[in-house]
Amino acid sequence: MIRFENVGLRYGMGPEILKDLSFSVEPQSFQFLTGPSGAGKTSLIRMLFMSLRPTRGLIKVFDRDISLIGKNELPELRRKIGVVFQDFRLLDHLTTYENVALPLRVIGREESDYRADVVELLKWVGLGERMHALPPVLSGGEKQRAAIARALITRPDVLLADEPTGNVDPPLAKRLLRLFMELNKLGTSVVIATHDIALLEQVDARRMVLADGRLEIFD
Ligand SMILES: Nc1ncnc2c1ncn2[C@@H]1O[C@H](COP(=O)(O)OP(=O)(O)OP(=O)(O)O)[C@@H](O)[C@H]1O
Repeated sequence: MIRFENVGLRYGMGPEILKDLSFSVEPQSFQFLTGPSGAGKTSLIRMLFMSLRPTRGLIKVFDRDISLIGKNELPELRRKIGVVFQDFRLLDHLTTYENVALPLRVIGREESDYRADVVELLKWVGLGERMHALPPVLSGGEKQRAAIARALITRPDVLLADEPTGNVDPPLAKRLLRLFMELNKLGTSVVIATHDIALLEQVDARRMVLADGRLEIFD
């Protein structure tokens, strides 16, 4: 589904922060990406989402070599990937409901068709009462849950989440993890970058550990 071969990354003239990464994200798989702060988790998530190009090596996403993909083709490919960024990236002029519904609107679905699904997901993540609020008045944890709901609503082929439980308390983190696992059961490959040990201990999933620029995988 996604394949990295000998991928290296450096920013500008700096040192290589990721070295010789070779791994695959298989269909329907579930994995945690972990490692100390600054190890390169966010950079790796950005490469998986094709928003950052490697400085060397090969990345294939849905069997396409990303170095050969034109900018005009990227949105279409990215539609199959749900992503939760650390800074949420919600649109401030749209309500929580509208933010979550946006990916469905973009693909031309009718509101009458998806409204109930969006409301149900918002309730599941505990935002039932906040669906008409604009992002600037949401708390950090609420924004995070809105970003998660937006990433899940299309049931993407791959879900990438960067510290998705960083702003919520342990019971809510557990609930969100359940949501990721449900999505995984429905067929989505899930990659969760986290250094939340409690979260890691709750699932016996594959672990991808970054340290000193290298990736070690524990299946
Ligand atoms: N745009 C950038 N320009 C230059 N250096 C960068 C840039 N983004 C990240 N870095 C550097 O690359 C390294 C990896 O950063 P990254 O954010 O990927 O790590 P991380 O594992 O996600 O960290 P954290 O857990 O603290 O979020 C760090 O040394 C960081 O300073």
